[in-house]
Amino acid sequence: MTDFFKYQALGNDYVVIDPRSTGLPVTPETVRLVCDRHFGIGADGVVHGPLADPRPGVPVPLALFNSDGSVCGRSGNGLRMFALHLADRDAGSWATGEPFTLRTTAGDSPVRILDRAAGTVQVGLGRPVFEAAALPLLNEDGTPAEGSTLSVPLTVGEQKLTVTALDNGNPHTVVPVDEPTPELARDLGPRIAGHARFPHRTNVQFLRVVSRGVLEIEVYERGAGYALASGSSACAAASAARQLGLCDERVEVRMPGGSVTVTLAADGSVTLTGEVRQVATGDFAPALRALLDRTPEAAR
Ligand SMILES: N[C@H](CCC[C@H](N)C(=O)O)C(=O)O
Repeated sequence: MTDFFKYQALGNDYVVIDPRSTGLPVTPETVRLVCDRHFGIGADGVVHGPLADPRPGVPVPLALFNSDGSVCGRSGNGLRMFALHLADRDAGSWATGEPFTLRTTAGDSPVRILDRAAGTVQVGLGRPVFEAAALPLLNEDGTPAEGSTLSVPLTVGEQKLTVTALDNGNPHTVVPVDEPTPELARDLGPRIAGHARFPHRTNVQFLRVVSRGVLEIEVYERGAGYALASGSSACAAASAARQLGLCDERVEVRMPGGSVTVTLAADGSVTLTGEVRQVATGDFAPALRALLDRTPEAAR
């Protein structure tokens, strides 16, 4: 039995908890402790799955959590790491390079392992929605906003920004800037992520358009904070740039942890391709396992 399998995608790291190999109760409390970089394993999030026996041709259900214990509908990196985990654990069709489907609360996502040795994995995140109701987004007076979110005036403290907001299975706010920096992401990111106009919070990307083929972003993730990389964020920034006429249908998105390729089809659907690697597998020490088993939900 193995308690956990840790993966990373350009430094965005997740712990996979597989019910086939551990009976750990996965709750917001156990997720927070597992993700704690001092008292736990340390990660940006947890992938819990497969939640049903994987069968070829049948979508494989899983659950995704941010390190703060919140549930998220989609994670471009988390889904790709889980795809590699299935291939690492089973010699099924996942390992053959044939496309297969993962299912989360945000819907189905097609995945494909393009190069097992290089860890190159692709995921489809569908068509992003640039509508206020999808985020959801509120007006300054707290009433529900309506209509396009391609260009949204947003006041953050003394700053008046114009942002692009969208949903691609999770909410994103793209902020065009001259120079994305970690300092900017750590300072302004949380103030946008928790802004009153986003009742479900939002992931935040600070975007510089280097060319029509290259974007550069810094990311502050809802529920996980500053991130070296983020799959759905890279797709959100590329989708926003495309809608604003600033990039081509295939872009390299550069993040501090490395680069991914985002393809934007004519129908609006978005595909992410990049490297995923396993970091470690292991068991929780008895003292940690005792703590995990004693968290309030687990104790119920
Ligand atoms: N923090 C995000 C989920 C993780 C997204 C990111 N890790 C990715 O690769 O897409 C949210 O709460 O919507």
